[in-house]
Amino acid sequence: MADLLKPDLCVIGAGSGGLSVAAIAAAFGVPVVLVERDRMGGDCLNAGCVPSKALLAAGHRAQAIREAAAFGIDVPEPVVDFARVRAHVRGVIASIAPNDSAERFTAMGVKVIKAEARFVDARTVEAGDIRIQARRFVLATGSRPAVPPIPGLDTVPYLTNETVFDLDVRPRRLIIVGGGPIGAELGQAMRRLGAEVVILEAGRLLQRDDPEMAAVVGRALVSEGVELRTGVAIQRIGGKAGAIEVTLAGGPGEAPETVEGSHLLLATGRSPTVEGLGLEEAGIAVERGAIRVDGGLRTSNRRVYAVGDCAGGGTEGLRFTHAANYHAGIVVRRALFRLPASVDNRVMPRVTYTDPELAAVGLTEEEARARHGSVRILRWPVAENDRAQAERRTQGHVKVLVGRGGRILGCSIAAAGAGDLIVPWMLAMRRNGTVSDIANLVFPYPTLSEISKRAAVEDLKPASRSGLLRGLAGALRWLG
Ligand SMILES: Cc1cc2nc3c(=O)[nH]c(=O)nc-3n(C[C@H](O)[C@H](O)[C@H](O)COP(=O)(O)OP(=O)(O)OC[C@H]3O[C@@H](n4cnc5c(N)ncnc54)[C@H](O)[C@@H]3O)c2cc1C
Ligand SMILES: NC(=O)c1ccc[n+]([C@@H]2O[C@H](COP(=O)([O-])OP(=O)(O)OC[C@H]3O[C@@H](n4cnc5c(N)ncnc54)[C@H](O)[C@@H]3O)[C@@H](O)[C@H]2O)c1
Repeated sequence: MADLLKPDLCVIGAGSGGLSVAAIAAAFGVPVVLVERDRMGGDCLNAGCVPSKALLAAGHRAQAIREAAAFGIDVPEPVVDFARVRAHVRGVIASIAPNDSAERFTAMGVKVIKAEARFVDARTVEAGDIRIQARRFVLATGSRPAVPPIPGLDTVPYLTNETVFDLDVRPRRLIIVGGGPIGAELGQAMRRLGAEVVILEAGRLLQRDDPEMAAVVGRALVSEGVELRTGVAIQRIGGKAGAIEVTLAGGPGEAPETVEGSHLLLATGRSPTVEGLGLEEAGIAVERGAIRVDGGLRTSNRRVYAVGDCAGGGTEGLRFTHAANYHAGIVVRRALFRLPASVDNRVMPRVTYTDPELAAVGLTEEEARARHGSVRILRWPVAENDRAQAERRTQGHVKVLVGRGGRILGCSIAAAGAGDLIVPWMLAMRRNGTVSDIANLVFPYPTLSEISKRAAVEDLKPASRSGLLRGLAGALRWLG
């Protein structure tokens, strides 16, 4: 006979979203059961954000050594020991893992069950030999790599984010299919660590971003030797381990072309994890491959919510750890405190951690023009910033989209540390602020953050050319 648990809350999946829900609920003394079938911490800790940023950090270090001569420091080309790079990546995961561990959550009062969970009916989940009938359930089952139907793909070994961080030998030549955030970040990391890298992208690099801003990252990748092939059509994949061949369709009247590589990495998007969960038995609808949710993240079963990568409802394209954490707060407010809370993605930041980083919040130029008609655009180049010159990190610019009354509609920054530089713009937008809110702030000198102020001050330039104001200044000068 299976054990029966009757907690207030049962969370399925211990990744970013599930852990946040469980931690917040437990902090309020709510009885919580958390079910995880694999590793605590989910994708972000084990095969996503953390290892990718650790690998990028190793690549950035190698690149900094290569660029040292410009500072008057001569060093030979760095020697990369890939097994030790992997050990560094594992070490970073290991140092963060205790925060997400079953021990820590058990100490918080959460009952952690290691098993695969599935609904057996609308109000019961089975996890191993335990049955759970909770007042509310939260699905936080994440996503997995989407595998495109390319002929021949099933005949060759390929890497995904789930396996690429386990490599202990540097790929000689890495073919990456997909030029989204994963392709761009891992492409740059691998190139900086000494691999030849070719990115094959059907559309353009970082398609979800403003093309003008994505182009800054594209130029940086190309300047470092990444072969960036956009607008390609992959016909088939063949060859064998160590000698992969990707055949690209030629243009009109052109013969197909073969791209050769030692390794193949798929970075072609993510599919929400919805299989094997007994969703049908529980009356939980799936829409466009994700769990259908309303604005408050409730599924078609009123006892069940969905957060993070597995949730649909317009959250596609915003599959981030910080989005999953944000969802967690909404679900706790709704499910436990019955407060009205709903998802508002207007100020959800999007950051790609290449060098330069690309950060954005709000609308892109295309979206702003479609919604608001006339839009003012403010730009400021990083190269005009004193600190950037001192550090020799002058790539990129700020682009701000301004609507009526100076309202900030969107901001995008391509620069070193752009993910941090975007925060004041987020705060201003969250408060329905205007560009003057940024222009009137005193920024510390010399910091890169001043590029935001300089972009915002551009909005005041028309006033400095106004005949009336110039006349007034002249008259006051005359008065002594
Ligand atoms: C290479 C890469 C780099 C990334 N970098 C960033 C970044 O820099 N910044 C950022 O914000 N985001 C980044 N992301 C995205 C981020 O990792 C995800 O958005 C985030 O992990 C989503 O959290 P989640 O809780 O929805 O899912 P996950 O973290 O995937 O957790 C889901 C968990 O549910 C478990 N599970 C699934 N089904 C069941 C079941 N039936 N029973 C029990 N357990 C189950 C899984 O085992 C898993 O542990 C990156 C992703 C990748 C792949
Ligand atoms: N810094 C971050 O926050 C970060 C980093 C990595 C991943 N992520 C998350 O993970 C998600 C997945 O990242 P991703 O880069 O895999 O997905 P993505 O959907 O952003 O990009 C996938 C790319 O692959 C291309 N593609 C698909 N099939 C192809 C084919 N057959 N041939 C050539 N190109 C093809 C698409 O055109 C697209 O540009 C992101 O959307 C994001 O939510 C976030």
